[in-house]
Amino acid sequence: MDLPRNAFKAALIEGRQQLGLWCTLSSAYATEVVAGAGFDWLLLDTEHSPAELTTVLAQLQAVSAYPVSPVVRPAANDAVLIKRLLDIGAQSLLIPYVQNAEEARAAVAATRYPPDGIRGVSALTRATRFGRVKNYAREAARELCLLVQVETQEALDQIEAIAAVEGVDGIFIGPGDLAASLGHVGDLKHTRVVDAVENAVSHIRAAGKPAGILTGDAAFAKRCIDLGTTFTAIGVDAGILARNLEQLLSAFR
Ligand SMILES: O=C(O)C(=O)C[C@H](O)[C@@H](O)CO
Repeated sequence: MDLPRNAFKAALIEGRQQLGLWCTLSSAYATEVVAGAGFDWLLLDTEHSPAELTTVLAQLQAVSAYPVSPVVRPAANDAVLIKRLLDIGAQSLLIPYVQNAEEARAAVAATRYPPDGIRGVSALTRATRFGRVKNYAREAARELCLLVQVETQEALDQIEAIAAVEGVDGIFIGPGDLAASLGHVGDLKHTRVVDAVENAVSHIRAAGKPAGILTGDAAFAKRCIDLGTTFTAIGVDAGILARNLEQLLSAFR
């Protein structure tokens, strides 16, 4: 069989807006519920969620029946975590806390087989469909999408250098950690935070890479899209569930 095509990567290359949902509920069943909602991509988070490798495997299997692209966030920029996620079939990864070009290069190397990188080889993984994908080792990189996350002032200062790293397919701004780095933890609406996010989107676009963001504020999401974000996550499953449950109950109490 042929290497599965990465529709999310193709959309980013073509500049087609991808609306996403952050998934932290860490359940294949919950992920299947949201997979049919019509989003373009789902972020399966393992950095700030209890999801383990087997959870992500079940989530990937659950979404495979739906026209939505999974993007998996490892808990850290770690070659072993990245290898294991690639082996279970993740083709798009969002690497948290990338501070400079060197760390971006390390992330890229973790996704490539030698001589281009350091990914360990196994021919019998879900990624290779258990040995059925023709020429997997030689072709895998073509359909991998590597997104790196900038979330500190130091990283913002390095956007051009990070964007220039070959193999980086997009740059995501983490507004929560960025706010903390700027001294405004929890205050995502602070003007310094909003300005920093907006400037970062413009810099990423000027550097020729797709830009991404997560915000549950619909007006700000639209503003980011206007500024040029191509992969825009507009909510978090746990937050949507919690707030809607509270709203439902408040109509009766
Ligand atoms: O810094 C951020 O913002 C992010 O990285 C996204 C958060 O981690 C996400 O978990 C918000 O719920």
